[in-house]
Amino acid sequence: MAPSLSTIFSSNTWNVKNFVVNEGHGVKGLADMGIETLPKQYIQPLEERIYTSNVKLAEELSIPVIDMSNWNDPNVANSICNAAEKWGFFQIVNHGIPIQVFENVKDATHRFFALPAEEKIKYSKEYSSTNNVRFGTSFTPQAEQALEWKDYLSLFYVSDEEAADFWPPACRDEALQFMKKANLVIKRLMEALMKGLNVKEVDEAKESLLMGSKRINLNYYPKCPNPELTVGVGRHSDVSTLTILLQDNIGGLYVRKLDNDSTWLPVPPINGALVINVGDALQILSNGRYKSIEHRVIANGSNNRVSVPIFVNPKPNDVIGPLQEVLENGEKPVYKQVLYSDYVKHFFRKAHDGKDTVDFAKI
Ligand SMILES: COc1cc(/C=C/C(=O)SCCNC(=O)CCNC(=O)[C@H](O)C(C)(C)COP(=O)(O)OP(=O)(O)OC[C@H]2O[C@@H](n3cnc4c(N)ncnc43)[C@H](O)[C@@H]2OP(=O)(O)O)ccc1O
Ligand SMILES: O=C(O)CCC(=O)C(=O)O
Ligand SMILES: [Fe+2]
Repeated sequence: MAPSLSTIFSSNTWNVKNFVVNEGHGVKGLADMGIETLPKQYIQPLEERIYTSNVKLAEELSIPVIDMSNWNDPNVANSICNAAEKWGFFQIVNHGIPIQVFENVKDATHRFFALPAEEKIKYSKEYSSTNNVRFGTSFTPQAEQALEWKDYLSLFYVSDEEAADFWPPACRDEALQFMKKANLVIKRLMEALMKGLNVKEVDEAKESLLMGSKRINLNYYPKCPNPELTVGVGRHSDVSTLTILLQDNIGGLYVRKLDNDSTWLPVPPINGALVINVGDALQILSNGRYKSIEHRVIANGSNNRVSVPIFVNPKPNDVIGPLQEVLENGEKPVYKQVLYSDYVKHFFRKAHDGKDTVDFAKI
């Protein structure tokens, strides 16, 4: 049970990190207690906050929005490749996934995080009966100087049977439904992106390399006291090939502008849209042609926010490096061959540190 505010503030020994991380209350537990001041463990160094003098927020600009209704029109594929090269991020509309699927998975996210701590902690790294289901908070609390204002549930898809046995009933069906409905969109996006790399056919082997494993995260960002002092998610790029992100209507995701290091663009919520971004694995496979761009999420002082990314990945045992088709024209490889699970482990063992993860694969 959460201690009362008066108990906490009269005690010098209360350990915030223990309450949030080890006891499974998460930041939602802190927010639910009605704290009015951000605990010091969440105060980010000035350079990591978005409201500082070295960051320009270009609220008037944004990433491309691509209409997928005329899928067979070559202009659609061109727009996708162009966005992946020049922005690394874009939104898609008229993609064919019913809006009810989005509403269901957002509701399910709220339902899971509304569970008491003693229920949610059953899915934490310490107590979960499988490595494929993980409830957690922040990103890597054991490695971070300052924590991030976010709780998450991460679900690695193995099979429907495995999901039925291990995924939390509060959100299992809705998360699976979103993943399944997204599959066709993911395939279409990959086909377009591969054409742009001179890969004529996405055969079984390519399909497995590009989308052989999938992970869905349910992210919960509670309303935060002093949001300007912390972050929801710190600067990072995803380690996926592609990420398909559903966000609610609150906003707060910012993306670094490719040609201007200090400028960050908002990703405004569009009803029914999905946000698509290139991850490090696709940057490596495309030898740097498609860009995995740094992004971050601000904390919000007025509202709770949820988002649901599907990370599309190679299989853990795949070796990734620049595709042969990309190097056929004599282009020099920029990245070496790396075991994908080594790459992901490297990402998960340190705090968010912007684009530095991809240096792991640089020649
Ligand atoms: C959470 O906040 C986030 C998350 C993200 C995620 C962005 C992505 O792009 S996720 C896509 C990741 N790719 C895959 O899942 C691909 C396939 N999976 C694998 O290769 C492996 O399953 C593995 C992820 C490497 C885990 O391998 P395993 O052999 O089981 O190794 P472990 O010892 O269990 O884990 C290694 C290390 O990573 C930590 N970790 C593992 N999974 C997660 C997870 N889902 N969330 C957080 N951390 C995870 C684990 O704790 C281990 O660390 P230790 O210090 O304990 O050794 C983007 C932004 C965010 O804010
Ligand atoms: O919540 C968001 O909008 C983005 C989250 C994100 O970047 C991630 O989970 O990798
Ligand atoms: Fe991300």
